[in-house]
Amino acid sequence: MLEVSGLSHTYGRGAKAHTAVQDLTFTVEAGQLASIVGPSGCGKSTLLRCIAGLTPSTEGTVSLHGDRVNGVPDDLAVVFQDYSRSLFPWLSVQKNVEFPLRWRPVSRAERRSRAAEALEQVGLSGVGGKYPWQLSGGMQQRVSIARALASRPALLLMDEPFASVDAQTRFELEDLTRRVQREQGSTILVVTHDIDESVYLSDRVLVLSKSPASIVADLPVGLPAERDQITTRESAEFVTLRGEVARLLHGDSPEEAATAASDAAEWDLAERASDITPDTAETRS
Ligand SMILES: Nc1ncnc2c1ncn2[C@@H]1O[C@H](COP(=O)(O)OP(=O)(O)OP(=O)(O)O)[C@@H](O)[C@H]1O
Repeated sequence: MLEVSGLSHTYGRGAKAHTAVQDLTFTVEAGQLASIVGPSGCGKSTLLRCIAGLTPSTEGTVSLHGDRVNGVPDDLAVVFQDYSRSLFPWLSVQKNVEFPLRWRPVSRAERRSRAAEALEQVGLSGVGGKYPWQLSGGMQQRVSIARALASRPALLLMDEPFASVDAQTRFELEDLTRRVQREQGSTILVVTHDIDESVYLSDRVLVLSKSPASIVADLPVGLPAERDQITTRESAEFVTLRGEVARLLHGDSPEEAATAASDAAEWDLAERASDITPDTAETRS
């Protein structure tokens, strides 16, 4: 679905040149939910902007189902972190969701029904007549997601989509994203700086280095498709992967990170098991 090949982007020229991403190569298969995690300022947003065709690459190519990306592709949508700047306050929620469809060969009736369907998918049926500023932050971000879904994109890019909402809403939106991805078979690429989120959300985590961003590791997430904010985050697989990503971001080599994370997870499980002895069980009761 998506092929990024030898991608580099340098801002400015000469003495002021700053390379934000360097020689990135990876692919994302159709129907996959991949996340990109990396240290602050490493070049995550630059990478996403290059994939979206918003920023031209200095070197390398981006292709979406085989076609080279030179501008924003029609079948691509982006959800940004800052919902308050991406929704139009003077348009109703329904009109905001319909907005991008105005440039598509879609009738007015079809625009309306697609927007209503997308709002229903994100749990916002019935709020189409309200204005964004009449909704909570979490609801506004749901509207942004509905707007992206209404255009039925082949690839959905999300740039720190849940960074501006509270922890509880963040969990709800993570589960919403996973549900939508499974229901629609969407291909989604999420940029986040949150290690736990990258593991919980994804089928696969791409870990980036410090600036200029290069790929340090490409980790498959072997968690079951059905995930739960409490039990999944307590599972050995989750704890191991979270530790591995944290160590990679800290600068450990992939081999060191994998070994140390699996040792730590085993130790953690043994600790938890030893905590539940007949004595402690009796004390607790
Ligand atoms: N328009 C620009 N002009 C010049 N430099 C830029 C521009 N946009 C970003 N940069 C620089 O490129 C580097 C990567 O920025 P980018 O926003 O892609 O990183 P990021 O990983 O998304 O950061 P964060 O995690 O803090 O959101 C930073 O050093 C930043 O200052």
